[in-house]
Order: sequence, then structure tokens, then C-alpha cells
Amino acid sequence: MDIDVNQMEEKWIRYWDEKDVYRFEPADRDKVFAIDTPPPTVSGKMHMGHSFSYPHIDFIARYKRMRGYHVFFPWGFDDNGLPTERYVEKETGIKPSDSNVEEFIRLCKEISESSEKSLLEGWKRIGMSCYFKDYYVTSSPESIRISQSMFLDLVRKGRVYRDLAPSIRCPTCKTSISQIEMKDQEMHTKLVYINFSVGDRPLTIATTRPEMLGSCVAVFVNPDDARYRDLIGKEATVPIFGNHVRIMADASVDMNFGTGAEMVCTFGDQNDLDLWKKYNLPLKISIDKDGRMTEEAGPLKGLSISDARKKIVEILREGGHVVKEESIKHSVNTHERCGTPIEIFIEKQWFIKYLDLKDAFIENGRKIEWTPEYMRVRYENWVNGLKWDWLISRQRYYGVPFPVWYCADCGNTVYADESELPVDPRIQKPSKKCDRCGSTNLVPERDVMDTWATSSLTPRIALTHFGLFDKYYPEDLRGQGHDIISFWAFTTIARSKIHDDRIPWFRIMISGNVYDMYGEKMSKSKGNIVDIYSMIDKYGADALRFWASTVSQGDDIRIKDQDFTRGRRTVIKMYNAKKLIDILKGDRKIRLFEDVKHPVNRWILTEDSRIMETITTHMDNYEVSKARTALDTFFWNVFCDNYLEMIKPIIQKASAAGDYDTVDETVYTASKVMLDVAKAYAPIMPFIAEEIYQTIDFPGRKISIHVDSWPDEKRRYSDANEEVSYIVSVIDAIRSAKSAAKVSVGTRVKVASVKGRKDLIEKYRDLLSGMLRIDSMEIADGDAVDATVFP
Ligand SMILES: Nc1ncnc2c1ncn2[C@@H]1O[C@H](COP(=O)(O)OP(=O)(O)OP(=O)(O)O)[C@@H](O)[C@H]1O
Repeated sequence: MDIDVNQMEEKWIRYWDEKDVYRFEPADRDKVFAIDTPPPTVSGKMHMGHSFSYPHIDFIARYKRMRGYHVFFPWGFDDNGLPTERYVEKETGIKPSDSNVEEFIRLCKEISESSEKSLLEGWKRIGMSCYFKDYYVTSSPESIRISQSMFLDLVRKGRVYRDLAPSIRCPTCKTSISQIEMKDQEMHTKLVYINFSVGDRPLTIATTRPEMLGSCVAVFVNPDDARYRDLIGKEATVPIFGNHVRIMADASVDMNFGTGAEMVCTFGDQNDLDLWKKYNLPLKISIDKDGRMTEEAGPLKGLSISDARKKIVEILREGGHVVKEESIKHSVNTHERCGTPIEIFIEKQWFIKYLDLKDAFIENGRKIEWTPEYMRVRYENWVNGLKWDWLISRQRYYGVPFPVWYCADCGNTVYADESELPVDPRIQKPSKKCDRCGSTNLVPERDVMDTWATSSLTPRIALTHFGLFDKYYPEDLRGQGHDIISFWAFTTIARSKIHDDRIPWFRIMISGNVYDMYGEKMSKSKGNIVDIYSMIDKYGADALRFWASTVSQGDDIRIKDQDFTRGRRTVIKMYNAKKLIDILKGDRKIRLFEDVKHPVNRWILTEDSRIMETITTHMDNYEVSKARTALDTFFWNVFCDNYLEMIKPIIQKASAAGDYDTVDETVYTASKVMLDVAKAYAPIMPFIAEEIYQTIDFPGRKISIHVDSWPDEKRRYSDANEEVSYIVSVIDAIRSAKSAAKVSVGTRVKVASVKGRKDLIEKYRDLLSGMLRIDSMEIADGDAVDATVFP
């Protein structure tokens, strides 16, 4: 091999950049293919998960471009919100509470800008054909304006409200979060059996949250539980705290968990919240916003949740209230960013009201084509399981500010005018008075929006960035991983429904995830990653993309060296095949042939157009892995092993006989099929495809293979096909005979004795003996093809 794959790949990245190959030229809607590309969060390093899922989108973008579409394939970064804040905290050690808002925002901007520059290089390096020269970021004034304007649209539509309502809170990140950001996690914990009393009688309840005892507002049992039927309606005394709570019945209580009697606290978990709402129970908050115990927690006041848990068990033990403790493993709702168990609070928060739209979300989900189709079910399960309106306010700093002030005199909410956007009420003074009482005493909303409240608008943000929203919305395709169906896919479909009563794109293509060696999804922020550069140095980016094409959409994958090796071998094989054609061509110019005469050329052109048709069908069905498998077989077996080997003696013989038409026709055919192969590989392995294209010297080439046309020319020569296919079966038989005689395919043998259709084999005697290195061939008639060799 004399190709430096890394150098070759870097050369083409520079070339595509210089020639602006991926610039989008607007055209009529039916000529455009618009893609909603995932803007990665600025939260760490690019990893092999990205070099798997992004190429899946790029395969389609490149294919559609070669099919003649003007492909709108923008690039963007999602660089506002909690992921970026946490990244900045990790990188600098500076917490938002250590500095003022403006200073911290400045730091977040500075760090995300420099981080974006290096991340961008990574995405270019894996051969993405996005338009990188002008990308959007979700923290730009333009994106903030759109996000705030859509917020005002929600206000106009009555779809947003601020209310004192239960909200989910992460004590570590010190912010409210939404249901979307929760993740179930199996955790080890202690189930503590505690004695309450009903008069003289003990009533044992079991709980995993003993520190919440001060918030206990009721004890619940199942109405069918005979053990407690006589207690329903009575009062139980809470140990240590001494207050009395009602014993109530609800069918949701699991008789088999613990003792079948449970305490309801405000709020230990979702179940507490449900019962609290259903029975209008009192409210007692014993954990504050920062995860510290409050006054209500009595002797636990000021402790952290975990310390409080230890302490209360000690106190209960001392008082003789603990019956037993059991180690259990149970599922806990945690914050997906940091893994901390969530808490439930009552706070004033902004919510998008959408629970009443669940049916419409399902209906719109069904108007979208899902690839693979079964991912729609995941989406629907998520929608059906929604229990909360979408909480969009966050008590953080680096996010899109709410365009809102409150009147300190009458409590009215004052919204910014559209013309003032983007606005940061934390920094900017309002331009108007309270529209209810005329007061100028306005105080800003200090919360910011959840990052998904903005990234759910990416079709609008990306298209508006180029002034194309009205022309190309809804878009044609959204590509993304299945890890964020409930985040990004769902929120985008929801926002499109609410704002525009439309679907955001006609198709969504969901790719699988790359897992680390422990079976966890690789993730930037968690840091459990394999860096892309170490793999590119070893195998090249084409090989990484080849690996990405080895599984179907939606399927998960691990890092397997053999897949990268196969990809790299294919790159080298293509390079060598092209080199062989160069040698056979010598210094002749390629002449174009409308029609070819030699049966071997007629056969390969027939096979070529057949396979291209198959590949095209797979690509049209978004089945890239099937297309690539078919192409691999054609390229390795049919084209390299058979056709290129067959034409060596053909060209040699024709040259010796001065038959330059046959030489030119064969050189043309070999180059043409090589070009088709390069074009068909181009969406998957764009670098080697460009290398072949640019060096093959075929007339009529464009600036790049990636803007040339897809190979769909149909040439069918049925006469030659039957004949040469038969000869290919003879070649296979002689190769098998050589292998049975333990001689390598390239080793010369003295005699080969071949049985079959004598007249036909005779016609190809020279080709067979030249190609298979046979000194003398004995040919006999026979029904089935059979061969023996004598070294
Ligand atoms: N391990 C992975 N395998 C496949 N695709 C992934 C993987 N991780 C992220 N992606 C995809 O990359 C795109 C951008 O994701 P994102 O920037 O959130 O990456 P991330 O590593 O998960 O970051 P974070 O840790 O901040 O969540 C999404 O489409 C996502 O599905």
C-alpha cells in the first residue's frame, strides 16, 4: 500500500472547504432536501458515539445531493443552558454563585466559543457534509430572539402559565428540571420499618425516606387489606414528631410492599404527590430548595438529605421505634445529568400547558415517517406516560431569559414587546410601565429557560438563520439518536404543533447508540468516551464511517476493531483497483463508448447497472447497511476478483494484435464501473471516493464526486450476461480446484482439465488460461461444470 489515508483525507477536507462544495443554493421546494441536524451540546469532547450517529445522517445527505437535490444541511451548537454551565464549572472550577450573572455569562460564552472551534474540526474530520462556514448557536442573540418570540406566542395562545405548583428539583444542580430530564435508576437503599401508634396499638410502616417523617401528612393502606380495615378513618401518631395523621385507604397502595401501610409525605416521590393531590392533603415542606432540612424536620434542621437520613434512623432506634431495616434495590427517579435522586417542591414556575394535547401529539407523530418504524412506539409510550405540564423555568444563569418583569406594586406580569427582543430583563430595564397599574416599579424574572425550550425550535432557528423559514418548513428529515426521543424529538413535535399546527419534518431517522465497555451510553458530559482522533489515526475516517454503516438504523453498537479493519481494507482495495486500471490504461486517453462489444465488458456493465439499481432502492428506503453490503459483494467479488482479472489477458491480447478499439473499450468500461463504484461508496466513504474520482481522468467530471450524479444509467446486455456468467462459474470451479490441490490462485499450473459446455469454454480458453495462469487446458463436454488442476 502506498497511500497515506490520513493525509489523503485531510487533503479533501481542505479541498471541499476551499471549493465550497457543500454550500446550499436555494431552489424550489421540490428540489430541496432540508435536514434538521442535531446541534451537539457544548459539554465535553466529541466521541465515537458521534462518529457513529452523525454519519447516518450524512449518508442520506450525500445520497440526496447526488440525486440532484439542493441539500440544506446546516450545522449548529446547542450551547446554552445547564449542560454548558456544568461544563464551564468543571473546566474552570468557577461556580455561578462565585460571580455575578454578567460575569458568569461572559465566561460561558468565552469557553463555549473556543470549545466549539475544536468540536467543529472533529465533525469536519469525520467527513460531515454540513455547511460549516456559517453555523448557528442556540445562545446567539438571533436564537434568543426566536426563543423569546415563541415564548410570547405561547402567552398569546394561552399555552404558558406561571404557578405555584409541584415541580421536580435537582438538589445537586440546584434547579428545577422537567419530567423529560428524569431517568430511572436502580439504587441500593434501606427500607426502614417504623412503628407509628394508633392509640395503644403499634402500626408499622415501611419507608425508604425516613428523613421525611416531619413531612408526613397521612398514612395509607389498601382498602382490600384485611389487616388494616378497622384502622381506616382513625388517626396515627407520628413517632418523634408526635403529630396525628389520618389513616386513609387507596387502591394504589401495594399490599405486598413493606407492611402494606405507607406514610405519605410532601413529597417523597411521585406517588406521594398523586395522593396529596387526590385527597387534598396538607402541605409540610421539610427539605429546602438546596437540599437542606427545614424547620419542619425538627431535630434534622440544617442537615443534608443523606445526613438527615442517618440521623433520624439513630433517633428512631434510640426511641425504640425501629422494628427492622432491610437492604433493598429499587428504582429511583434521578436527574439524568448528574444522577442525583430528584426531590419534589412547590414553587412558582413557568410551565407550558400541553397535557391536553397528548392525542394531538400522537396524531402528529403518526403523520411523520419513522425510520425505523418501531421507534414511533417509543415516542408514543413517552407521550402516553406524560403526567406533568412542561416545566420550562430553571434557576440557573446561562440560558434564554424570560422576556418578563413583574410589577412590584400590583403583581402583574409585564411582557416585553416583540420589538424589544432579544432582551435580558436581569440586565436591561423595561421599556414600559406596568400595563395594569402604570407603575414603573418592575422587577425582573431571574429564572432562565430550560435548554430544550430553545432546542425544540431548531428547524425554525436553523432555517431563519439563512432567511429560509417560510420556504422550507416543514423540513424533510430529522436525524438523531434514540437516547433523545423523549427530549428532542418529542419537544420539537410538541412545539411545532403548538405554534404552527404542523409537523416539523416529514421523516425522522433514529440511530442507535454506541456503548462503552460497561454497557453505558457514551456521553460527553459523563466522560466515558473513546476519543475519535485515536481511532482516526489508526484507521482513517472512512473506516469509522464504514463501521457506522454496519448496522441498521436504530441498532446499538459497540466498538469492534474488525469492523474498522474491514473499512480500511475496502479503502485500500479501492485505491489498488484504481491503480491497476491506471496501469492497464497506460498513457491512453479514455474514450467514451455509447455501446460496448466485448462480452466481458457487456457483462460487467449489465451487472453494474443491476447492482446500482439494488443499491438505489436500499438507499431510497434508508437502508444504508443493506446498500453497502450489496456494494461490497459487487466490488470485491464481481469487479475485483473476476472482471479486473479477466481484462488483464483481454487487454494484453488486444494490444498485441493492434486491436485498440477493444483496448479502449475495456479501459473505458473498467474506468466507468470503477467510477460508479466510487459514486455508490461516496455517501459512506466520501474521502476515498473523492480520491478515485479526482484521479480517474474520466471525461465530464464535476468539481467533486459529491455534486456529481448518482449512477443510475441502465445498460442491459442479456446476450453476454448469460455467456459470461457461465464463464464466471468455470472460473470459480478452477479456483476451487486450485485450492483443493493446495496451490494459491496466483500460482502457475501445468494442466487444468475442465468439463462443461465445451464450445463456450473453448471460446474463452485464452482468457481462462491467461487469467488463471494455466499452461495447458483440456476441455471436455459435461453437464455440470467441473475442474481439476495438475500443478
Ligand atoms: N453514545 C452515543 N451513540 C450514538 N449517538 C450519540 C451518542 N451520544 C450522543 N449521540 C448523538 O449525538 C447527538 C448530539 O448529542 P449530544 O451533544 O447531546 O451528545 P452527548 O455526548 O450525549 O452529550 P451530553 O453528555 O452533554 O448529553 C444526538 O443526536 C445524540 O443522539
